[in-house]
Amino acid sequence: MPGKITVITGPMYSGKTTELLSFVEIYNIGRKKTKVFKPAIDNRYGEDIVSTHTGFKVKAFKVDKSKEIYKYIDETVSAIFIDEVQFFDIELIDLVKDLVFKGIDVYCAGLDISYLENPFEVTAKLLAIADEVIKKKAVCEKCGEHRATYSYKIVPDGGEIDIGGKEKYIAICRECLHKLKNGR
Ligand SMILES: Nc1ncnc2c1ncn2[C@@H]1O[C@H](COP(=O)(O)OP(=O)(O)O)[C@@H](O)[C@H]1O
Ligand SMILES: Cc1cn([C@H]2C[C@H](O)[C@@H](COP(=O)(O)O)O2)c(=O)[nH]c1=O
Ligand SMILES: [Zn+2]
Repeated sequence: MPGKITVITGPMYSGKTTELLSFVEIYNIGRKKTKVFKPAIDNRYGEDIVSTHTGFKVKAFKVDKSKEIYKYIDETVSAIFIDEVQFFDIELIDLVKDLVFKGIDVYCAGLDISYLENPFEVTAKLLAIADEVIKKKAVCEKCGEHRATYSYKIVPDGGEIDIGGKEKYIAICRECLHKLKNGR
């Protein structure tokens, strides 16, 4: 039987990694074999760890290229979990399709858009083929409402790909973003 593709998306701090790791726990409780992956570019929390902003951590395999994921997969693996998919190369799409066809459930978490409001291509393509999409919201750091769908950069531009956390980005709602952009 084929597996399923679940994509968890939204702005920074919306709980994407928390939700991803809660699915890992569900499989682990069921004694199903899981593997967690992250892109090598994300060096925030150490080499072989995926961590939430609250500090909950699990062991993960750090990969430079999507295809490296194959090295860690065998017929005993029930599900794989990939964090920060926006940083992967486009070949991740074919890999995900292939693994699902082989009966593995694939869970992906990642940003939908950059702070420049450009969609991240890999996330967009995964969303298009997903069986289930979970769109998360964060608390807007301007108005305090739980409706933030954007990540806003609060430091001078370090490029569209720029690893960081609260020192660089806040979560913001559409209305507050509009006000900020219009100097209000
Ligand atoms: N603006 C915010 N809105 C919601 N949660 C926030 C915010 N800032 C910090 N947090 C914390 O971040 C946690 C979510 O972290 P995480 O799952 O790593 O999010 P993501 O992977 O989407 O960046 C929340 O449980 C909360 O404790
Ligand atoms: C908006 C935005 C974010 N990034 C970086 C910053 C962080 O390292 C990750 C997102 O992490 P999270 O788990 O979703 O909090 O992405 C970036 O490089 N470019 C951006 O536009
Ligand atoms: Zn707001």
